[in-house]
Amino acid sequence: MGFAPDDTERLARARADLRMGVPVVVAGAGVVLAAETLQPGRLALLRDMGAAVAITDWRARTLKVAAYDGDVARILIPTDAGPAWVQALANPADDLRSPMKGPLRALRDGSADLARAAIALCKSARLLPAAVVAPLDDPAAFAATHGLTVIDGFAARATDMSPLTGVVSARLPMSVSEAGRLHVFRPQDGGEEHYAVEIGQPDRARPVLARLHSACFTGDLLGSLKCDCGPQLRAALAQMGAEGHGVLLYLNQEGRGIGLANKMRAYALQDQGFDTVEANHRLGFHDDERDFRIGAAILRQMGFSAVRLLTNNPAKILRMEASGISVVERVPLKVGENAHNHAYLATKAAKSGHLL
Ligand SMILES: Nc1nc2c(ncn2[C@@H]2O[C@H](COP(=O)(O)OP(=O)(O)OP(=O)(O)O)[C@@H](O)[C@H]2O)c(=O)[nH]1
Ligand SMILES: [Zn+2]
Repeated sequence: MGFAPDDTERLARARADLRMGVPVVVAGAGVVLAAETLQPGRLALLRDMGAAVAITDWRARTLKVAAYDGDVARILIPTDAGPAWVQALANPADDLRSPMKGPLRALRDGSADLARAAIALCKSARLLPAAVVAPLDDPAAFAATHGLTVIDGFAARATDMSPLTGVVSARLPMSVSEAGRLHVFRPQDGGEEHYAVEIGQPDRARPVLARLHSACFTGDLLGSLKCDCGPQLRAALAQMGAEGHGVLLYLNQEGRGIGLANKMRAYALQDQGFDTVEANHRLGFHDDERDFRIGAAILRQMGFSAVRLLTNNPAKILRMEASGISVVERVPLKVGENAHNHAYLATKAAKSGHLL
């Protein structure tokens, strides 16, 4: 291991660059700018290089433009288009107010690999999944000239889970149990850390009462009535305290993995009448962008191999089993329903397989 950053480390730099509006070069392919953080000068430079806007098939469906590449679409940028034109393609906030964005010309020829790498990077940077992409004859020379981060396209598109390192744990007396302990786990790719709240001394040889809780800033901290996360967090910890042992994983996967800013965009779309699944799709995301392999990896690293899982979400059970964690029992966690989140919970049951 020399001083030079490896592929994973360069990806972490690239995420930060895109969040700042700095271009990133994909080796052997071209240059990428995140649509959400576009700056006029940099767009003009790329537009003259035959740039296109890369969006997901979900966003293409909303814009009623063909996704000839299947999972992504590449929309040619008109010579007079500025950042507002690109951002209107990426952000559905104004779709209803200004529905006509066309005519939009989707590219059919050439490779979509640069577009796929760009969208994967934007998603991992918790940005809208849309980017300006321009092919380059000599990406390495372009990057050297402009001092830009170069990433490997395969690494950017990879769906591998970053290995996690247990960084520290310490005793944490809590109202639900004085025998609390908090563990911090750090992914090697520089992404968000995740936590495990261990209550008591659960026997690693027996199934542990467990909860995979996805971070929800609005629900967990602010008492939001728009979801059931806060009551679920408190009920899960209370049950573990009452039983004397358990482990709650607090996974930093806000917004079903799209990040808080995009979740609030989804909330704004829900105020326009779309449901929680439609809102994710209009933003260009899948219904659920979370990677539950992370939860399974943390449980394994803590020495657990079987759980009694507090959840109403069968997908979590399937992913635990697929990742080598045996779910011996599903423990229902129906709490916190109210007039504000009834439709949200009903949509998750109707469209995402949740158990009422
Ligand atoms: N994108 C999006 N995310 C939401 C919305 N409402 C809540 N969330 C997120 O959904 C996740 C809910 O987490 P969980 O309650 O652990 O997941 P779940 O899939 O509902 O499964 P169980 O609660 O285990 O039954 C959190 O990351 C919230 O931030 C929404 O309207 N849109
Ligand atoms: Zn929530």
